[in-house]
Amino acid sequence: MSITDFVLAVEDLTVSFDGFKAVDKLTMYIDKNELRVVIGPNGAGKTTVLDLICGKTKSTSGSIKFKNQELTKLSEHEIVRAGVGRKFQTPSIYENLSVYQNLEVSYPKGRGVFGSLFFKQTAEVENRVREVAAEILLSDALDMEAALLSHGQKQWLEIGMLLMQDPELLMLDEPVAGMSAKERDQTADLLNRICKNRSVIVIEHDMEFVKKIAHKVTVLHQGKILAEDPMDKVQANEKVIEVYLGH
Ligand SMILES: Nc1ncnc2c1ncn2[C@@H]1O[C@H](COP(=O)(O)OP(=O)(O)OP(=O)(O)O)[C@@H](O)[C@H]1O
Repeated sequence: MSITDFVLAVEDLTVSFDGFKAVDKLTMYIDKNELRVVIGPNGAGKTTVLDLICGKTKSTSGSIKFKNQELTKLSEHEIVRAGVGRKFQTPSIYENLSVYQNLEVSYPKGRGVFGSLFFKQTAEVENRVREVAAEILLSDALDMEAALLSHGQKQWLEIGMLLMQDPELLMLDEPVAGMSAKERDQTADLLNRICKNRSVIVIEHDMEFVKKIAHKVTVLHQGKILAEDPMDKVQANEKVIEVYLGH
């Protein structure tokens, strides 16, 4: 494929598990600063697509280019370092550490131009922790033990831990599951803010939430794209209503 301006270019991506194609010749392009939502019925292949992009699952064929770099050949670790962050459904925060410490340990080691000047590094990390804490609405909870946060705040903290790495592509699997209505609204605002500086892919079932955040929606069905359009068009699509929205 030729060089493109897309942050992510997925082409003809297929993975088969014992002959069953969970993702079947999928082609999808994500723009810079785009917030894309992926929806579809259970088993459509949504989580598998994120697993393939972050290297957790290896593709059978096809290509995944992130800023024109082929990801299918890289390890999970190398993909993180290339600038792809992934949040799973269950938060993996350190419950017995403070919010501050959770963010601090997520700062990438060996980054920055401070060389061996330890105090400079400390200041750089502290600035970043405070910046991220403000983004995730936890500025007032920096000293709190993470275990004491609400369910929603724990989800935000995990998003914050990913933001510490400043990924250019952030992928979130059902970020508002189990959240209160107010937390959902706050999460929508949060995602609308953070996609100003990066691309975001969200898997979500909550259509009210999807409406608030999606630039475009990709509907997956049996490992293939059934529709890819802005939300209002997707909601009026007969095929989408039949396999998903009508249920
Ligand atoms: N490692 C694996 N081995 C075998 N089958 C798998 C594997 N991972 C996923 N599958 C199958 O691939 C299909 C797609 O699963 P996937 O979890 O991606 O769907 P999903 O769209 O995320 O569904 P849900 O909304 O329920 O999370 C399912 O039939 C699943 O059982």
